[in-house]
Amino acid sequence: MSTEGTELAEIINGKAFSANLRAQIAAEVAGLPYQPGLAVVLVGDDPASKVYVANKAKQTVEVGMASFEHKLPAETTQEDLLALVRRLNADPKVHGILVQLPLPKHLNADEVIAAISPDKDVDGLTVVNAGRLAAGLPGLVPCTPLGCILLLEDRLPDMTGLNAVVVGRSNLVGKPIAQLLLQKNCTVTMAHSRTKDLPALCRTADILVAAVGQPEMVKGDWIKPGATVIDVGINRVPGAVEGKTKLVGDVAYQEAAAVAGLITPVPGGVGPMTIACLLRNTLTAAKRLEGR
Ligand SMILES: NC(=O)C1=CN([C@@H]2O[C@H](COP(=O)(O)OP(=O)(O)OC[C@H]3O[C@@H](n4cnc5c(N)ncnc54)[C@H](OP(=O)(O)O)[C@@H]3O)[C@@H](O)[C@H]2O)C=CC1
Ligand SMILES: Nc1nc(=O)c2c([nH]1)NC[C@@H]1CN(c3ccc(C(=O)N[C@@H](CCC(=O)O)C(=O)O)cc3)C=[N+]21
Repeated sequence: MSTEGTELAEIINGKAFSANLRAQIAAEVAGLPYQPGLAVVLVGDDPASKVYVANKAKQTVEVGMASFEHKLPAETTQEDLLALVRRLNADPKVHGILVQLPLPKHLNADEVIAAISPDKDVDGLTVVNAGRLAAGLPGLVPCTPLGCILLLEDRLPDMTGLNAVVVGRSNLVGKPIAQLLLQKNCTVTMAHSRTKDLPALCRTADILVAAVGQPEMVKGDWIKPGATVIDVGINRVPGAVEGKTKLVGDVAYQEAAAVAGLITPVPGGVGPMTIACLLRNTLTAAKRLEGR
């Protein structure tokens, strides 16, 4: 039980929102004269990655798309991985390519990402798609940031002039979220591990996005009363029962929910949106590739 008082915040239900989004995608896929295909590449046997890849494959098939899973051994060489990416680039049945990160240490992820055709880059990680996003041009936007902005748009249809603080500056999450919030006319501040007085900065945020990978780092007294809190973190920590783990975000949820106006839970918040947006990006890529 929480000792932090009553939960005041309204919960943003990413699970329900993503189910709705997937239903819309399935309806659109059913009307296409071709079947969109998503290829997911997993190198090594990290148990957490395996679960994500299995979930992705299941949901891909559920919306009527083709799922191609490529599981490679941990000792795969850079050359073999690059050769697979090039094969997928050339395969007309494949409209989206996702290489699960992180890769084993002996592999060069930057070089692998650079080999993905920007037209099939459903993670939005290539320099071309990152550049399009920064320039405000149409392209493929990283799935987690896209999921966050869809949840925000639904609750805050006009974000003009709101102060947004994004904690975390990775290419996959923090940077693209900041770009999208800027497009929504927020005043955006990006924070990271070198930021001075992070709690005080966070207290200025009308919209606070936590994408740091530190379990429950953002405390209740870092949050402006009534603010909207988006918790991107997925951290596995020891659970109440010995030997079992549980999932927590980057925000101390109970404390934060007593202060915030709107908040995403973990699990059931941003996570399910990521997969739904991966399918949405695959549909977007397929329509562009087939429309030529
Ligand atoms: N829900 C979902 O679908 C997804 C969730 N995630 C989760 O989101 C989180 C972030 O992922 P990702 O961006 O890939 O992680 P990275 O490790 O790539 O980046 C973490 C960022 O957080 C910053 N940071 C780390 N510690 C602190 C600190 N103590 N104070 C302030 N800033 C800090 C780092 O700063 P610096 O740059 O200075 O080092 C860095 O910019 C993780 O928990 C990950 O599991 C990721 C992808 C999808
Ligand atoms: N190239 C690449 N792109 C990614 O987008 C990418 C990646 N690599 N590597 C790993 C991270 C992590 N990630 C998640 C996806 C879904 C959930 C998700 O569905 N979460 C559920 C619960 C999951 C559970 O219970 O384990 C939830 O939050 O409710 C979480 C995390 C994508 N990532």
